[in-house]
Amino acid sequence: MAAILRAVEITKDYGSNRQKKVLEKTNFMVEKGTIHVIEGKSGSGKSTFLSIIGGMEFPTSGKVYYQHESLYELSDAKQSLIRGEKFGFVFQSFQLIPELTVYENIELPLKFQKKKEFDLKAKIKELANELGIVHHLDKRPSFLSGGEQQRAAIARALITEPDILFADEPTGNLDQITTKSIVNLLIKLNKDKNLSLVIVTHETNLFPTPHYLYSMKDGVLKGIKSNV
Ligand SMILES: Nc1ncnc2c1ncn2[C@@H]1O[C@H](COP(=O)(O)OP(=O)(O)OP(=O)(O)O)[C@@H](O)[C@H]1O
Repeated sequence: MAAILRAVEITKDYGSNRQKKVLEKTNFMVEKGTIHVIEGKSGSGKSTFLSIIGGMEFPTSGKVYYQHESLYELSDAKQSLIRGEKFGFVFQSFQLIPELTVYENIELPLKFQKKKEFDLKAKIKELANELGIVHHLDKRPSFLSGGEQQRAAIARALITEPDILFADEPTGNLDQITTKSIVNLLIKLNKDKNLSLVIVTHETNLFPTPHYLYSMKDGVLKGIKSNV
């Protein structure tokens, strides 16, 4: 299977003298339709790594390739296009815009696209229906439960039909039962849409059988299991 995303020898240092070493020569690869779970303790470098492979933060050295193109060597416009259309992002804190309705939140990424959707309303309704939030489209996010808000955030991330969904502690603010339903939803989306998932979490065994399981320890990523 061909890789759609590849990270080669990624290092990240912070500080004026680069004294804080966060990532050390990290390699990683995502093929279409695979689930990757990165576990690790707080401060081990998981979010930093996700930001780098998601095109949001420059590495100190190393390269990230999306479909054979070196992401950080592309023009800013091309990088934004890939981030906005080919990648989707989900965070622990949902990051929905409180003043907008759920419908408007989901619609938002499309407003930055040049390509106009033929039947936007139907598309948003269909996705919301698939994600179990169709009856909440006219509400503001604060009227929804945590799990429903995360579903809305997932819908917003998927409306551009990305290749890869990056999720940083997607269940970190949810109780056990809701966590399970979000995990099951992500697994279903992977199966139904052949969506690639890269999930970072401090929880162990969050996903029963990801295709690839890794552990991040002191900025070093170690593959611990492969189920492909
Ligand atoms: N902008 C920054 N400047 C300096 N140090 C930073 C910066 N961003 C992150 N760090 C440091 O890098 C290390 C890794 O942080 P990171 O957020 O990637 O870890 P994490 O594994 O995602 O942790 P958590 O699970 O708590 O989110 C931490 O020690 C953090 O303090």
